[in-house]
Amino acid sequence: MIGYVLISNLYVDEKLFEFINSRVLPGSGLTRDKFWEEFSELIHDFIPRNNKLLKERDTLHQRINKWYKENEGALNMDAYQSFLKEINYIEAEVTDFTVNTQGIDKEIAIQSGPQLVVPVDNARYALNAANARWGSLYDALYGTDVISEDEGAERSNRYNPQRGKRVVSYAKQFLDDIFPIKAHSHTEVVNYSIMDSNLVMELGNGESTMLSDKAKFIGYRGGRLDPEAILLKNNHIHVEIQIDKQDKIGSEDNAGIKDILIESALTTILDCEDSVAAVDANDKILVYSNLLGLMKGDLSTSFVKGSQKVTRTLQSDRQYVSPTGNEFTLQGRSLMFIRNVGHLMTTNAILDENQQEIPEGIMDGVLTSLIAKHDILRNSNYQNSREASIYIVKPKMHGSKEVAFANELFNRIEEMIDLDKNTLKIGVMDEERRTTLNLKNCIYQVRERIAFINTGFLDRTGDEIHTSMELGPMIRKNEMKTSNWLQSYEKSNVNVGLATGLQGHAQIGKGMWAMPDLMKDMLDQKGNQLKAGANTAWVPSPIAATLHALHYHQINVHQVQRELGQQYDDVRNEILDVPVTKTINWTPEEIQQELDNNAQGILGYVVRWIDMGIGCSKVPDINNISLMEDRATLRISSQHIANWLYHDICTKEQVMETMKRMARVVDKQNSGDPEYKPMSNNLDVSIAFQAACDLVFKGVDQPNGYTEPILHSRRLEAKAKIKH
Ligand SMILES: CC(=O)SCCNC(=O)CCNC(=O)[C@H](O)C(C)(C)COP(=O)(O)OP(=O)(O)OC[C@H]1O[C@@H](n2cnc3c(N)ncnc32)[C@H](O)[C@@H]1OP(=O)(O)O
Ligand SMILES: O=CC(=O)O
Ligand SMILES: [Mg+2]
Repeated sequence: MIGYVLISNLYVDEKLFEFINSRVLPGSGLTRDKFWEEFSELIHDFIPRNNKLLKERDTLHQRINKWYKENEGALNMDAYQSFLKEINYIEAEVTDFTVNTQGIDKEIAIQSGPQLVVPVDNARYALNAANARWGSLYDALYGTDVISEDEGAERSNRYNPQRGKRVVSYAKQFLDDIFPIKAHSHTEVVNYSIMDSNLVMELGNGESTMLSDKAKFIGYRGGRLDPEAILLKNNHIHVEIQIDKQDKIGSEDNAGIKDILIESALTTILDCEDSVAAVDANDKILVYSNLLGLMKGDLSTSFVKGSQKVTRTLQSDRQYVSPTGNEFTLQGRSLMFIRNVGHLMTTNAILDENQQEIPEGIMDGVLTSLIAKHDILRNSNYQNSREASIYIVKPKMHGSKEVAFANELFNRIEEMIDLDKNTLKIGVMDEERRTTLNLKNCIYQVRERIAFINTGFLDRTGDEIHTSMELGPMIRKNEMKTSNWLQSYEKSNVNVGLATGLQGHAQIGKGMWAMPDLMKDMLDQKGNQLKAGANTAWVPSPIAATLHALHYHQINVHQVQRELGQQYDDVRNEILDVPVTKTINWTPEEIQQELDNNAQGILGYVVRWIDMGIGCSKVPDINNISLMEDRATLRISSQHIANWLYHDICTKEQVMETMKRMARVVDKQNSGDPEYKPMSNNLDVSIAFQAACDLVFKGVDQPNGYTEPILHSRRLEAKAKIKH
């Protein structure tokens, strides 16, 4: 096989082989021969089981399709549930238990805060994400729509003092709300200093005062009489007031405050899955080498921003002195998790002895664990897990057998690469219907290593549509967000998480804010995820992390979880309330609008995936609101059109006309990008356009409605075309 090395019954891409031998294995405590031999054994042992689980997904889907066909009309819930139990789609529930994960970092066990997700194939973004533990509140407010632009407060290229004033007033109101001064305001403070272990604030009227809750002052940097930083703590998370009377902003402020730093992304998910486009060994090497750089602490990237060359590396920890004079540090970086791919896809980076691709999830499991072992061995100047744990998020698992499979894979990886048992922690995405319905059983399978559950409501919506494709036409995409099944799924996830004792052991997480430019709306709405019991929730950018962190100061999640823990509602019937429309009464305009919106999103995302290899993009919808699109949102849009086509809500011709018209719209949106290749004047040869059409017209037949089989094969085709 040209381009492959034959070793221990495996054909390994020669560049991947070289990368692992020369960059990953040295310093890992493993020898080359033993590694390849045992990796091969592991792969061969796990492939048949992986395949069997995938087959079971298909069998269940066929049986559900058949049942829907035989039971037309309104769903009889009792009959439906009995059937789902009979085929073991709804599993017999395990008896009550609580999880016992040990060696969990405090960002998970004690603190609550935002979780940032980042495509790890982009080193500039990945480093930025790792460093997003601390973010400037002034920058986050100034640069976003949280501060309105009326009355001369517009965002412009030059600093707008009017806008700056609003930023400062917003930020000081936050200080007053969370760190109040009795009967006074931080706006009145002209000097902060430390006296007798207390933070003393001198006011403009000459009086001196202290925080209402003195214990919230926990440290400083600089002199006691002229500190450069004041460290405050609330709900286990931190805020740093930065003082510099010479600074451009500080010199304008009564107390010399130049910024307020917010402890922001407590955790970050380095994503190897739905936000990256990794289809071959070269792509996987980029993913793995960025991960390695983050785990060994030597990742660095240079780029030009504005007119300046910037070199980005990992941030150091932050130094402080306690009120009583003891030095201490706080973690300067986000605690990093790694999201592996799921059980579905195979990779051509490694082939078995029959030259068949091996499951990508198995390769990810072994190689990302091996890479993260460098952190456990402290081969980095920057420690990630102080508890010597490796956090792996496992997406798109269906039901408890698939979770048990992941658990056994993790056991075997630990043995193989010499890690203590349960070093590998698992984050279980609750994003497939079979996992939602059997979440307790799923958690049971990983009760010694679970570090999070998370409602990936985007994938979950795609699965909802695909699973019940036969039943009828789905409600409109935007209505899904408020539908019964989705609300109940969110509720049930928290119920089960609390009942199985995740508090103090694992996060109960909620999903992504997918409108990266609408930060005011995020501030207004995303606190509701905490009120619903989550102690972390996903954000798309560092700025969103800083703003979302404010919610964790306003809402005491521990208390919310304690209160919710007393209640347990059985919402299974509601979860099974499939979102098919009760009556078809959409106007032709509404149908066209739905198609336009979905088609625009699909094409806007897919064209960058296929032609440029970009796995996560900001794409405008038909109302010109930029949306974060990744493979999960693509799964929804493509399954939605496929469902409407299947049920004759629209015709094939209408969808094709829509796709062609939207291709022109997307081309226009990208016309400023010199790298962009227009689709509309080349529809017959545009691989991106073909991929988008396949996703829709072949959507009914895609396994669980997933987009990766078509995306991968079309991207490989596009890459081959570029090469020749
Ligand atoms: C359903 C699911 O699975 S959700 C999980 C998958 N989704 C994700 O991971 C979303 C991650 N987010 C992103 O990829 C990006 O934010 C996008 C694609 C949505 C928008 O990207 P852009 O259009 O480039 O954003 P924008 O121009 O507003 O901001 C760019 C700046 O923000 C930073 N940034 C944006 N997103 C991130 C991020 N997730 N992590 C770190 N930095 C980020 C960039 O580094 C850049 O700053 P720099 O110039 O200092 O390097
Ligand atoms: O992975 C997240 C999702 O919503 O899907
Ligand atoms: Mg997902």
